[in-house]
Amino acid sequence: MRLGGRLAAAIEILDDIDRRHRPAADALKDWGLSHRFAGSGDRAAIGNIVYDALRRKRSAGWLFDADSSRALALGALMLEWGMDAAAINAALDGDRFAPAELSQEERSALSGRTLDDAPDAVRADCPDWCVPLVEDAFGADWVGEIAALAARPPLDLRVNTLLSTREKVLSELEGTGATPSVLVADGIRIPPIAGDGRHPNVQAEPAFRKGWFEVQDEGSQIVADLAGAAPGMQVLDYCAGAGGKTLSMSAAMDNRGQIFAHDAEKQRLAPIFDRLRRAGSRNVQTVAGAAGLAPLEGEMDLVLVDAPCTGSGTWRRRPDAKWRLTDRQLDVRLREQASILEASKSYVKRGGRLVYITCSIFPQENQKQIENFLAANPDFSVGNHEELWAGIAGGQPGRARFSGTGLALTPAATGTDGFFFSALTRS
Ligand SMILES: C[S@@+](CC[C@H](N)C(=O)[O-])C[C@H]1O[C@@H](n2cnc3c(N)ncnc32)[C@H](O)[C@@H]1O
Repeated sequence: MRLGGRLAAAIEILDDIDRRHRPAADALKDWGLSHRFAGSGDRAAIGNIVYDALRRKRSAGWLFDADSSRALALGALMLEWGMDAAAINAALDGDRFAPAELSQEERSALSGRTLDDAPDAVRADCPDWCVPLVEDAFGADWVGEIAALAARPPLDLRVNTLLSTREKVLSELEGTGATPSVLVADGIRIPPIAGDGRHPNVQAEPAFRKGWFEVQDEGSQIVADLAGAAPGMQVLDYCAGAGGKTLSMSAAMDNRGQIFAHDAEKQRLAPIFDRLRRAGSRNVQTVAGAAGLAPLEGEMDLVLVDAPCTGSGTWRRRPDAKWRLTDRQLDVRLREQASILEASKSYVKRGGRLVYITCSIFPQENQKQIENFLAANPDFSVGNHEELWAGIAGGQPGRARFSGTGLALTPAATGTDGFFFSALTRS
């Protein structure tokens, strides 16, 4: 397919996402199933246009003074692919599968507008209702911080030190652009792709099948490291889900001690069994329901709460979620988080740690949850996050944003997804 056909497909998929309020990944998958002739390069390029259009939705809409799928897809080419109107029209010319070339009307809209004149929320590609929340989070830096959440993300890997080393994995991935991560000792980064490129399919690599590495955002690796799981500890991963943090901690514990992986929704744990086997993790057992948890009461050195959240820190990877999120959903998450913190605290032994993590940038889900928890639980106190940070990333470029109750990672500050981390000690 030429660019025109890819652009037409991207517009069709954006229409589908908009009309049916469905996740981008589902719409792309369905399109692929009904267009089997499209090769993997075409699918990757179409996916890039769709995701770029969703990341830069407000900027593209501003440039074209329209919010149609066509405007968003064309805007993506201009904002992220470095094409101007003339280059787009030249690429569409003579392609019978292409959408219409840019009209005179579209060209005059473009010539009269630049992003420099756009309102802050447009330049940041931020939903209006989130502006007060992100102003609260980042103060005067909010536009830059939220704009960084609209950029293409890198592909991050975590080397599984139970089975391999960073040097060995880097050598297996030679030619993919993989380099050592800056902020974590066992991380590898493949930079963001440009234009119609695509990241290598690392999960097809023999090294992946041998369990030498996992795909995990560097921010997620950092917060798992900061949790401080160490060999011999008793650890409860209270919201273990598919086990991303469980696997990190199992490697940090060198398979010694015990991790109890729990999730309120048992089926969420399903992928963990294969992942543990592949990774050679032998110190993890899953626990379900109150009966499984009861013996752990007051016994844990570390309870990790990787809480369900709005996911606003992952908007680079899931830009469609940004536009679907509502203040009602935020309220539901806030209630869940408060009740999970309350429910999980009793498993922490005296002197043990309760670690609270979200992949959200909103203070309500982060600092404010911890402030409320501390006010109601005077037997818990906040750890020294500057010291924890120095222990894993001291002296490295890219600095976390510290608050009285924890630290935050963001694309602008640390080059990672957005995360909040807070460690509390039980006296
Ligand atoms: C952010 S995800 C966990 C991601 C996982 N820790 C990882 O690193 O791959 C949050 C998880 O919390 C679970 N959850 C939601 N409510 C819960 C509750 N009341 N108690 C325990 N887990 C809960 C969800 O099912 C979901 O799997």
